[in-house]
Amino acid sequence: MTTRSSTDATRVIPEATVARLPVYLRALTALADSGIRTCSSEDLATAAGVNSAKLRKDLSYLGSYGTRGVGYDVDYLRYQIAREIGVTQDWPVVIVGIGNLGHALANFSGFRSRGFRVVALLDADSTLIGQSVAGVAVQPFDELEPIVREHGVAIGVIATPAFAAQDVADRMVAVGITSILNFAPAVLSVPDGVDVRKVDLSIELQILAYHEQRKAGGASNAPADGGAA
Ligand SMILES: NC(=O)c1ccc[n+]([C@@H]2O[C@H](COP(=O)([O-])OP(=O)(O)OC[C@H]3O[C@@H](n4cnc5c(N)ncnc54)[C@H](O)[C@@H]3O)[C@@H](O)[C@H]2O)c1
Repeated sequence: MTTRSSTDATRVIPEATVARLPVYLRALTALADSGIRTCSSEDLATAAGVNSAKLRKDLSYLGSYGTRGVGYDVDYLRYQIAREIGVTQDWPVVIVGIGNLGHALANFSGFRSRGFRVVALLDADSTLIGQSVAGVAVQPFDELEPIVREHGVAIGVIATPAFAAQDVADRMVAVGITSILNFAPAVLSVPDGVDVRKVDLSIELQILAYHEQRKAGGASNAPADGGAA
């Protein structure tokens, strides 16, 4: 799958590269914070935890090749990547479902520092309405439409129980949200043109558990189907 670049509609960047750009951005920010002005592709690859050939290929999609013998200008590359991802602009975001996870997300300072401004916290539970979380008052979910219109919200976060997630997604799409970050353990169905990213920490843990089991020489080393790959 590919993603169309935001800065040049004719240029297409592979989805896997798009997924690594925020990692490069974070690594470059750490380098800049420690006063480093230029870096080699090897330095940046190490900081980002990828191999340097992959990094050079990824950056070539941005038209960024570095300077032979000097490497990459850290600030300029940060700017290029931030522009490509779209985080040089401010993105208003709404969070729906202000329970345990919604509270944690609302309190996460990393959104704002990366250009994501939480403009509204919405919940269906009337007992939560008016409560302040991270300085933002929880509002009724029914207010979604005017909030999206007022702030030009394109990105919505779902932190409701699984049973409510599809309905929340449908309402988001109906009012014009075109990107959804879904934390609920539910597979969402959305129309073409709407992007959904799913975050599931328990799946990540299960993948680690699988590798732990293999390290320990557990059952997954001996396929139950008689050895077929
Ligand atoms: N992806 C992850 O890694 C991860 C981690 C933790 C929890 N979760 C998931 O996140 C979700 C929230 O977990 P939690 O512990 O915060 O739950 P919670 O019960 O504390 O909070 C859920 C909130 O959603 C609200 N809600 C329910 N239906 C709604 C609707 N139709 N519209 C608007 N709001 C609605 C509830 O009133 C409640 O405040 C769950 O689906 C859980 O499985 C995912």
